[in-house]
Amino acid sequence: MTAILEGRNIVKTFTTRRGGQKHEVRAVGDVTVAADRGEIVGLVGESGCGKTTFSRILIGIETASSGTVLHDGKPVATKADWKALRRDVQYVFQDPYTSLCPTMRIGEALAEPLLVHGIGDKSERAERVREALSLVGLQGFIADRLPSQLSGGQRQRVSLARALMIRPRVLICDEIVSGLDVSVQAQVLTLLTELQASLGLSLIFISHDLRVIRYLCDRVVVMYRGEIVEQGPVERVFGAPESDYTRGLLAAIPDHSRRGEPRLGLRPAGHEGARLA
Ligand SMILES: Nc1ncnc2c1ncn2[C@@H]1O[C@H](COP(=O)(O)OP(=O)(O)OP(=O)(O)O)[C@@H](O)[C@H]1O
Repeated sequence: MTAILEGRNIVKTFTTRRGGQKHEVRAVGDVTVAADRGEIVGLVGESGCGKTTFSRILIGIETASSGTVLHDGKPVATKADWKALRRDVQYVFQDPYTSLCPTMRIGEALAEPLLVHGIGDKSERAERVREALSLVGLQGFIADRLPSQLSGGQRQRVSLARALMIRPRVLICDEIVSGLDVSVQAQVLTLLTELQASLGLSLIFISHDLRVIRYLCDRVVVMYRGEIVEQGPVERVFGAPESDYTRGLLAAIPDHSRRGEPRLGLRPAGHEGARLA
């Protein structure tokens, strides 16, 4: 099967300046991840391991130092290719406060992607806004509200609705539940699984929380310091992890861990030796 979206051999190096000195940060080093139609792929790893940078490269928010993004198996090279990709792949950000304009009513925020892509007239757009709100379990009157008048869970539902406005085939979700209370997290995750199944979406789901990955994903990619240390079906990776780093991450889940065991700050096999830090 041809993957809908793939980042192949992606490398990203940032150059920063500190005290007049140039520093190179290799945020992503030769990472390949692909999502098939209807597949939910989890990207997991500690903060700073390169998950966000990799996923931003997939949608062209960030440019790779080397490597290729493929859309339906074809390299994304021209402006027109990127435009087609952005019509098909939408990004949902961690913090709906920053992704929703504070002065724009929800209805306008939802209609905006349709305007940008030149879809529908005014009444069609209003209809699509009503449909999208209902799809994410929100009532129509929410369209007249400002983001500040909604709860965190409602705002994240609006962000999902906004991402779905142009009917993409792929959603990239970057830590979308990490800012929410546990009970609200569960509601948003349930909604996401329902939407994924009913719309046949592919998801690339970024999280540092293995419990969320286990609940949601078909396949998981474990990253450490910009590289993939392990990947495979969720049951296999959780049931019989191959790398010490993954074993360490699993041990750090409260249910798995023994009292007094070190939590994160682990080193994977094949890097500086497999050991608990
Ligand atoms: N614009 C930038 N300039 C310089 N360094 C950057 C930039 N963006 C990211 N980095 C660095 O690249 C590395 C990977 O960061 P990235 O945000 O992709 O990781 P992450 O796994 O998504 O972490 P988090 O979960 O905290 O967002 C980090 O060392 C980070 O400091």
